[in-house]
Amino acid sequence: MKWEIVIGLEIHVQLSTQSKLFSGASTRFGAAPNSQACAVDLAMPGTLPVPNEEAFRYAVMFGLAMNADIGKRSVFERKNYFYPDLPKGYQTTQLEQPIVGAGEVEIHLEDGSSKKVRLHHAHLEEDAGKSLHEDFHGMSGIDLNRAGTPLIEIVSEPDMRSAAEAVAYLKKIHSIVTYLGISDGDMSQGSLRCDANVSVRLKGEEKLGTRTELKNINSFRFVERAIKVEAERQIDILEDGGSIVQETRLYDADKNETRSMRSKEVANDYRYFPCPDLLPVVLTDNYVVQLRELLPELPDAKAERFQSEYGLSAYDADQLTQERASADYFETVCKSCGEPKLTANWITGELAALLNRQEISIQDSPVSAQQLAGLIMRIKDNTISSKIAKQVFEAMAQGEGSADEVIEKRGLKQVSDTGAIEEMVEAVIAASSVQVDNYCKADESKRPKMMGYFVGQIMKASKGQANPQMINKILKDKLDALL
Ligand SMILES: Nc1ncnc2c1ncn2[C@@H]1O[C@H](COP(=O)(O)OP(=O)(O)OP(=O)(O)O)[C@@H](O)[C@H]1O
Ligand SMILES: [Mg+2]
Ligand SMILES: [Mg+2]
Repeated sequence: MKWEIVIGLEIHVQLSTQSKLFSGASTRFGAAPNSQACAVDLAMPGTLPVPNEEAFRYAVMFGLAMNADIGKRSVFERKNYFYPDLPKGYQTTQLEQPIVGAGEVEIHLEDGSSKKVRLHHAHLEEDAGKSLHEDFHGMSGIDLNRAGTPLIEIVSEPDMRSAAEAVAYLKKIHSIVTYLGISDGDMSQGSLRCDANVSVRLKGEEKLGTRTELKNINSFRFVERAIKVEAERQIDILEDGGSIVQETRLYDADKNETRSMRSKEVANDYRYFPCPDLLPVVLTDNYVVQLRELLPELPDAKAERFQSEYGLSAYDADQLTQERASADYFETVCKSCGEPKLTANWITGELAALLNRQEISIQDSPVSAQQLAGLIMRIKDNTISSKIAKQVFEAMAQGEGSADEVIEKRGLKQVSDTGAIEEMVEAVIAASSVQVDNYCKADESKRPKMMGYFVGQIMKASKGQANPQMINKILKDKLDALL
């Protein structure tokens, strides 16, 4: 392909503070419409904004996690526009002096490679309300509960070169904000949403192409698809000799296409000016130093520790640390069963498949960390084979109790009793005279392979529960005695 795709993301993250950025109204999700908007959020005359300290703390924590410059003096501006869900007529945001400056973050791609994505800046701002287009007597409804909710807008440099890189970056930001506990990161509730800026240029070209901006995409899968179709659209236009119009577009997931919303030139006149109601916010060095000390272990550091402490592969370590909850789950299982590799395999294999099928997250897993540890211990001490373990796992997922309870109730214990296995071996030998004949006549070098038939029959007879090492040994002795 001679075209190169260039992507920069603006990500809006809703901070999980109790109250709003400039008022005491609650930010709780799902309350009755307009029950959580106070006079400040409605911009009633005579009201004044009071900054919420927690929101600043969260924004600084994010900046530190991104190795970014912290804006020791940040200033709020008014971004003026008219829209029914914006009763103030302006959004309070930061433009010239944001709280978080330039930084960078490493992203990990599926093929095992990594790359750095630069952060342009991140700023604090308030969210707007929501227009509801269900039928309210032929009119739209407005819910102002969200008005004034604190957001950080995280603006990347145009450093990504494929839809997959954009998704990896978005996942990394998701993982960082949830590790820090500054947002619940719930994309279905709009706590994390993204605008994707997309342009294309001929490979080797230095100058960036004209970008379009795909607004408010709220899932990893849609980000990937939206960028792909938009890049294809732009390439088609350019190959036909046309040119790209800089505009805001909407991604329609049902039709898998992007549509023009508004052109940027006319819309982009916000008449920013410093908010006269808010003083610049000045942070002391000490405040920033203290916050840095309180940062939790972040995904990259955790992934490195998982490799050195548990001997996991880079791939497994990366998979297990993307979400803090799965990293915690892994460590709980590991501490109680002492088998890091088996634990990693079970979590990224059977458990991940189960959660995927049921479309739930690991916090809601029907198999608890204690249950999985119990299962792994029974594999380790040879009570059950790995094959039977999958049955036990499914039963635990159905709510049948601990591994020991399932093994007991369903009689799944591996048979390691010499007498019992000898009986099964003898029965199979007696019923397989042709195969025994062939075995005895065959060249010695061919015999080990020929044992497979007998092992299969014995396993079948034992419903998969006979200890495979013991079968092999007893079978070989008995067959060789017939030579
Ligand atoms: N030619 C380009 N191709 C792809 N991405 C680009 C290009 N030029 C800029 N970008 C990206 O577009 C984003 C611009 O975001 P920014 O918030 O600075 O401005 P905006 O979109 O004009 O304003 P607003 O916040 O009002 O949407 C950045 O992430 C930047 O990396
Ligand atoms: Mg922006
Ligand atoms: Mg933008």
